[in-house]
Amino acid sequence: MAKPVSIEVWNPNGKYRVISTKAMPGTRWIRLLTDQDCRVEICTSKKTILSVEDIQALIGEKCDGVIGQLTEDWGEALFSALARAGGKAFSNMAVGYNNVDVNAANKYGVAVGNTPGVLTETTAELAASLSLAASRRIVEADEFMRAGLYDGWLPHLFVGNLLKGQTVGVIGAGRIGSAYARMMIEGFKMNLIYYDLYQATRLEKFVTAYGEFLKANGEQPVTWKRAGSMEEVLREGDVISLHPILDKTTYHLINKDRLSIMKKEAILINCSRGPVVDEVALVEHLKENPMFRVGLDVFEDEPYMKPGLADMKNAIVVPHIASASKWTREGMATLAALNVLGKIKGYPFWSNPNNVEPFLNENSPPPAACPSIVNAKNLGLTASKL
Ligand SMILES: NC(=O)c1ccc[n+]([C@@H]2O[C@H](COP(=O)([O-])OP(=O)(O)OC[C@H]3O[C@@H](n4cnc5c(N)ncnc54)[C@H](O)[C@@H]3O)[C@@H](O)[C@H]2O)c1
Ligand SMILES: O=C(O)[C@H](O)CO
Repeated sequence: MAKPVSIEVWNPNGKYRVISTKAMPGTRWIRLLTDQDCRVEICTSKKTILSVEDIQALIGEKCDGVIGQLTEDWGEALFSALARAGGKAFSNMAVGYNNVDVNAANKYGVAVGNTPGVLTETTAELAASLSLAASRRIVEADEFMRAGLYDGWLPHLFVGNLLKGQTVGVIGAGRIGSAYARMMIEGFKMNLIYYDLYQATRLEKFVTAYGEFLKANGEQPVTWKRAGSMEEVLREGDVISLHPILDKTTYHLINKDRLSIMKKEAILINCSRGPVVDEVALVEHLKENPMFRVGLDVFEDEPYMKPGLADMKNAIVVPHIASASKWTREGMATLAALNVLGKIKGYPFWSNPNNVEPFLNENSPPPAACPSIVNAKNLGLTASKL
């Protein structure tokens, strides 16, 4: 058994014991819990990634719910420990929940929450930033400047790609993929090709309407195409951004063969999950194709990078910060806390996790519902009528 983990306690006499495995931004989430008779314990350990044993120690003998992080391994061991301690709810402070074994949670009757919606625009903005940084070689140019190498304007200095009129490819056109597509289309007048298991009707309508607007104003209209296969996107896209969930259908979705059909000067962006890309194959491809560029927010073996990646000038790498805006991170903390609180209080689950705004309004009390419970149906929970 691991040593007891250090904690900070809010509302020590609260009836329900809720644990957060990390300090989270803002204070609203703490207030929402303490106002509803929760004792909140926040882990203050300096370890970035807590082990299963650390979290078992935090759960202890009695625990009503846990707010956890995407770096933690929520499987059989933790859900059985939480259920034994009387726990009813766990929420990831993330929209992605590939670190959670939902079947194990179902087995122990524990509700699993996530935080959709509040991070859509923030994450799409980072994908757009990486797209721009890669196309205009901003990181390389910044390093060059700081190294004192700039000795005057030159016609060939850091020549990159113009986005206007090129094709943006999106794989996984859900909330974030669609928001990213809109930014690139409206901002840079790119044409769209996308691949998803489902039709992105709202996105298609947006591009059609924007194309008509441009035409009416004497400009070249933008176009869209729903690809019949992922390969079609990879062949045609100039900038391709990955936004699917991580599951067995998307593991190593970008591999050696698929990289080989992409344009030699294409840009690949990944703000989804690291294992969606075979990073070893990517490093080889970057070495062999110096004009091919990538912007990566996520990595296959986080927090590590595969050997060679850090040396590649044609790669921009940032440490999983796509959702890192203040408003989003505070909102994620709020949604995660309300998922746990709602289940403890026996509230229904919110029937539209694509619209979580009512939970984020600081000036009014949140709806009496759990904002997003991914296994609500498996557990037979009731949907909110609000
Ligand atoms: N880097 C970050 O900080 C960050 C931030 C937020 C989300 N994410 C990741 O982004 C993912 C997407 O988030 P979202 O809110 O847009 O989710 P979403 O559910 O709205 O979108 C995911 C889309 O992927 C599609 N999809 C699933 N399997 C597919 C497949 N095999 N091929 C093609 N498309 C497929 C789905 O149909 C859906 O449209 C999350 O699951 C998370 O892993 C990362
Ligand atoms: O899935 C998520 O929410 C991200 O990776 C963290 O913001």
